[in-house]
Amino acid sequence: MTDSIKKYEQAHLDEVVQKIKAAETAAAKKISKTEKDKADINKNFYNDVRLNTSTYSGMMETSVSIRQQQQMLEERENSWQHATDEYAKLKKMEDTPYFARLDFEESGENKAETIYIGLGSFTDSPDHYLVYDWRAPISSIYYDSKIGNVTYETPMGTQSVNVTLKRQFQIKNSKIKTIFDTDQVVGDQMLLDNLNGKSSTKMKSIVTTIQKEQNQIIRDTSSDLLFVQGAAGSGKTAAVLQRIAFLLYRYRGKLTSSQVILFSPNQLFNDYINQVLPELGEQNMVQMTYYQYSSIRVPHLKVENLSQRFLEDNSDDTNLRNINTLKNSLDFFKAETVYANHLNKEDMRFKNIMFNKEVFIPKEKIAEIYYSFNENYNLRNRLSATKERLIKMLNRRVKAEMKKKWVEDAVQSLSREQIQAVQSTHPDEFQNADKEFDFLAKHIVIGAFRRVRKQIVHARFLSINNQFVHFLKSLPHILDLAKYNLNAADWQANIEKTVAGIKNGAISMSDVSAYLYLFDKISGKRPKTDIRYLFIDEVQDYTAFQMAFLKFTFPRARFTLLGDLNQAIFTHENSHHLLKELGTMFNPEKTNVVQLTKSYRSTEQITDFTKHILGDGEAIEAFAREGEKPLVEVYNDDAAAITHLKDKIALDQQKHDTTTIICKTLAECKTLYAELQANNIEANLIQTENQRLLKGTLIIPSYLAKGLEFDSVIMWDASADVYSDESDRQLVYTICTRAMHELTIIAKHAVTPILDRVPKELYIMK
Ligand SMILES: Nc1ncnc2c1ncn2[C@@H]1O[C@H](COP(=O)(O)OP(=O)(O)OP(=O)(O)O)[C@@H](O)[C@H]1O
Repeated sequence: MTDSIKKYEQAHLDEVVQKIKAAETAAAKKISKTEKDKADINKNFYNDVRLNTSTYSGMMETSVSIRQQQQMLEERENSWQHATDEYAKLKKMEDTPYFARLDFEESGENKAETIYIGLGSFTDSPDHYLVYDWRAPISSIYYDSKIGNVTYETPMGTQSVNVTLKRQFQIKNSKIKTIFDTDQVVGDQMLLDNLNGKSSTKMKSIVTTIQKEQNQIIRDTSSDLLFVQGAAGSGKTAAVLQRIAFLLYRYRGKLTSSQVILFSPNQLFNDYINQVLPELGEQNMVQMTYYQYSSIRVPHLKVENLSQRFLEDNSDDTNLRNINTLKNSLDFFKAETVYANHLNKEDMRFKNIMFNKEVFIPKEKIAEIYYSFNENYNLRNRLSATKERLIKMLNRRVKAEMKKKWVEDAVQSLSREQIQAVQSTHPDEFQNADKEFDFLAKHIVIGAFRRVRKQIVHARFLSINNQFVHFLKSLPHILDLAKYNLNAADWQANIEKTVAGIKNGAISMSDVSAYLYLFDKISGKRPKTDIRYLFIDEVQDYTAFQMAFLKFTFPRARFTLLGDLNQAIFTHENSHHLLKELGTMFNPEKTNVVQLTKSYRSTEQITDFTKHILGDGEAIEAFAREGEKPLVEVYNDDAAAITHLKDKIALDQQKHDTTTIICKTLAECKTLYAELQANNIEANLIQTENQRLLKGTLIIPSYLAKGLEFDSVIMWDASADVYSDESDRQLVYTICTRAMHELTIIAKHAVTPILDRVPKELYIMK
């Protein structure tokens, strides 16, 4: 890049920064002015308000005048907020106002235009843009196209332009560090610079180097289902966060962050990504794990956590695996829907409504009422009609109850103050003592019936536990168990296990969705129609049942699902059916399946190694970033393995790399942690997803490392007897693909046969 260009661009940058600073000064003035106005209004409140409460019109006037003062305060408050936000935005911009420049001519016009692109837009007068937001329609050229004639989409339709220059900048503290002119889509040099950086406990924004295929995901506005299948490290998570920011910008005024929900694989991951969006200037959306979502909804039951689920899914019990395959399937969801619909005719389970430890309305009576409505009723209005009838029954019972002995006793024991308080609610004098007694008795009965009323209003007479068990028992009549290699006895045994669990206040992950779905169906819970966009990261670990349930719960949401079918550590091979099953849930014309094959996280050497762990046919392309070949080390005794581990950690520390040791299970992590402590090696053990990712050496179980990345990864105890089975292949792949710069695999006696597929020249064996 010639000096004159650099000089020219720095002068332009200086000019923009100057204008940003001028805007900052204006915003700061506005902030102090509105602050002063607010203080004045508060100070003069009682001087300015005309207080007159002696006449009706005086009171009206007073209230109007108070309202006016309040409105003035609110207006100042809004302007203050606006100016403060503006000021914060400008402050952020001042450091790095933009990262790219585009020169182009609009078709048919001979006028050359130059625009600069940054994290947000900046104008010095209305419609005079000094910087365009990266999400503006015109900015997509920067991500999508090379030099020459290109088209881009706008809300008004397709536009064409002739691009004559694409320039990228690296700017820090308002100074240009580097400039690249590129005829490429997004120059590799800038990407390489970004990827060479060290890992951090927080994910970074990729705005400046979004790749063309990622941009298509980010800017998709037409699909109901956008399914992104992407290799490990291909930027699925990074792209989806940019997509959220894009959608909030594109539909600003119509879409707010509270209408967006992101399901993430675990809470550690939530913590990892929570700085990406604020960095983009967006408020965070609702973000949770499926476990959190289901746990909140069944506070009386403890839902199986990640660690328990991992152990169960990886157990050798084929019967249990078959049961889970069935419970996780779309067939099971459909069977439950059939079952729920049939409850419109019969088999609804009820509990007695109790009062003072006695049956007040027997369950048989409730059933009679419930089924007295004609067949046009659905479960929701059948339930509300039943509630209405029960409330009427309750009201009719007040008179009869007033005659009971306990009521007489209660009236007798009322204190003088209590009697006076009740009487004061009666407008006239009582005609006689009987009338007075009736009034007090009625008051007492209605008070006591409040508990019954609550049981009715909250539908506590439904018996979700019994109903769920009844559904499980009915299943063999709805669905052919043999299709899942199960027989009636297997199924019965599993029902008993579920019942025992619920009695102990626990429920498995595979049962909880079915339990909630049935509950929602029978209680007629309204779906959540306010959520417009739903995102799921690591969707390969979701079951078809969960997906169908989410679709039922969020019927108006557009779904963006990201995953890697090769990293299914819970659903294993079944994950490959997920896409097929999803295909039946969404309109195929509004479904877009995008594949990302280029992996950005790891060095070329690591990506070449990891892709061979999978089948040969996997189309995974490495990004050309050089590093060492992965190391595979096999030791015959534990002490030697630990000594080597110690050396490796020390070496990484010298290079300022963070080392993360990934073991298969939590139990193995704990054993290793104890051994490291005994050898005076400092490390942080991540045991649960509620912890934070700390700097320094980490030890983490495989299922919690999902979605994360680290400078140097050590796969600990990759021995043949720990990863013995074909079913561990996806897990090994997931672990190894967490490494950005270095990968070391340590085994005892013999390394897992899962690595047999990897050509010897792709790693160093020690
Ligand atoms: N366009 C890009 N520019 C800069 N960095 C990128 C880009 N795309 C991806 N990356 C980086 O590559 C790494 C992997 O990205 P990300 O975690 O989004 O991948 P993923 O597909 O979700 O991976 P996994 O499925 O393994 O969890 C991150 O460090 C991300 O910042």
